[in-house]
Amino acid sequence: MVAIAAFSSSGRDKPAHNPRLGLFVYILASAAVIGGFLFGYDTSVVSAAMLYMPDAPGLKPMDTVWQEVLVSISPGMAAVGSLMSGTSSDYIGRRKVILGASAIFTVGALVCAASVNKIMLLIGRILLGIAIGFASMIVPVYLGETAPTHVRGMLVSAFALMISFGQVVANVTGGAFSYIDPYNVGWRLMFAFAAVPSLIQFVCFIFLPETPRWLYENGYETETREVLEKVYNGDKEWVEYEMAEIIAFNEDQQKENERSQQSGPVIWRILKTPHVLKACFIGSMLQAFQQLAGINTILYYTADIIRSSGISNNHTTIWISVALSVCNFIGPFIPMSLIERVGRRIIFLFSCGLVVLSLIFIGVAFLLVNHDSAATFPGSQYGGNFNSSYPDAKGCMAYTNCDFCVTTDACGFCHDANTKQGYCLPASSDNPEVFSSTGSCTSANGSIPNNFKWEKYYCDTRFTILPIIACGVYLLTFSSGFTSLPWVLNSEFYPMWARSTCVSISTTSNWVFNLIIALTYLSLTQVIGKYGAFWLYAGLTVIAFVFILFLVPETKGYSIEEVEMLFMNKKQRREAETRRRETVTEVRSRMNSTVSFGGQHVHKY
Ligand SMILES: O[C@H]1[C@H](O)[C@@H](O)[C@H](O)[C@@H](O)[C@H]1O
Repeated sequence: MVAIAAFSSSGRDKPAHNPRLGLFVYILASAAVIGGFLFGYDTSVVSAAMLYMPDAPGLKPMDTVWQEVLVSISPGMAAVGSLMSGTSSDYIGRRKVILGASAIFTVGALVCAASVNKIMLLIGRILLGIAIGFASMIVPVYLGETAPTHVRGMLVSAFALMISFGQVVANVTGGAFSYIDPYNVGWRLMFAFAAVPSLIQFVCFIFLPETPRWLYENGYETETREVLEKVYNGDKEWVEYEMAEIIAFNEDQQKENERSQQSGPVIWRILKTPHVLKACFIGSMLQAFQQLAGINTILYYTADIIRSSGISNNHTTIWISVALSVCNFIGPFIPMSLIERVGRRIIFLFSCGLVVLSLIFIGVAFLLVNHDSAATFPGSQYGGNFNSSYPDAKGCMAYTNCDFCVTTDACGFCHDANTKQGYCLPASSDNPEVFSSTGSCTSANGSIPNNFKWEKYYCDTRFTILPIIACGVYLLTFSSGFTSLPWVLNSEFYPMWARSTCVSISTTSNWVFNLIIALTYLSLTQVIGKYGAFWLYAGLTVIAFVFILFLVPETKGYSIEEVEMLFMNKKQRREAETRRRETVTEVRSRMNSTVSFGGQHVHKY
């Protein structure tokens, strides 16, 4: 870990008092964090909608490939969207990208809601994906560049809090709309609902300003000052200080570019600037680790975990999901309220350590369920009514207990209601939740003969409820730091010229790992069991802990222009400081001789 004394770019002393926040900052932050809400809402609502869409008129038949495509196309397109948003936000500005994201989101939500067939739904999901990709990259940048230093971490944490809030609301609306003709109307309302906040964000951003840093960088000095006046609530001392910081930093960068004859695409410059490359690597790894801790496995498969504890009613499943997502929503209040007092590192390390413990707990819970679940009969006892030539019959028969059996989509457990011991059989293709396709749980005159019972998802054990409790604990610990910190740190790590490109790279890393984890979870559970999967995530999170401990600097209290220095080695820092001092002297003399800085910068915005 590195630590530097706060170094002001302009050489001015930071005002001794904190600026008083005015209504403007609250309006601006509230409108921006709607982007987080849309991100959370969209990633979660699809699970509730998916309970009904496969049987909805116009959409059925919907096989599992279609279902998987419709669910994962949004995170996939979000990865593309976040990658594209870096360059566009440099060219057209942060504000216009937010406007674009909310407009695309509104259209995407309405297209999904009005879908008359699968293709139309797919187009809607693609639009939603692109929009949340844009929003997830640009909102933290927008807040980071606009917020006063002393509340920057808190405001970007509010963005992460809103992701979790969006997920809770998605579950609640999913539950509520599932009572309104869910196959025809309910699932449409679930999508349409999101068009309202996105429209509100769009309207707000017609009136909200561009970030002061982008404005100055692009030659709008008067407008920069106007925005700072509003952000700092007319506090002259702070406005002058921030203005001087932005100017000095900007000039310093220009000088540095001239000196090193840097030109060409930003990505090329990043590759040739070791400390920025290092920051970008660390930022991207933090986003990857966030996903490798398995958060979205828990969120996407909540319904399966609940079902495997014996709850078969869709409504009850949705309401328990709501309770779990509330655990995910409570946690982010901790970083939001403490981040500016105790700093980023402590909160991050604390949450990361607790996540390791709760992942181990989830693994133990699944292991106990597995060990306590009833054994299957040996193959020789499968009996005359079992035909091993049925699809999946041999594969299912190979499982040794109920838990292994029901974890596999194609199989279910047919057991003697008294002894609990049973057969692992392939599920019927017409009615998988009710019958097996062959063996003792096939339908005979519409019901299962003898004393047998068919369970597609559930094993009766003494520990069946434990995984749900463990998931609740995990969500609380994860959301008390891991949810927010990768977003906060990435909004602070980079110098202006590299910020949007690096944030877009790290955000893409978040989405790509999100997709990898979601797509591999089921196969992973087949190979190493559910407990194995969570212990693997625990192992990866231990690596994350060590990574944070040794490589992530504390950014609390540094202005966004200063943070870059934390990634430099001693020599680079000395050079940068000398260069900045020279710039400071120039800027100071100009500040003493002129009222406005850099008169050539006055442009119409
Ligand atoms: O920070 C967020 C948050 O933790 C969400 O719950 C999760 O779905 C996202 O993938 C993550 O980036």
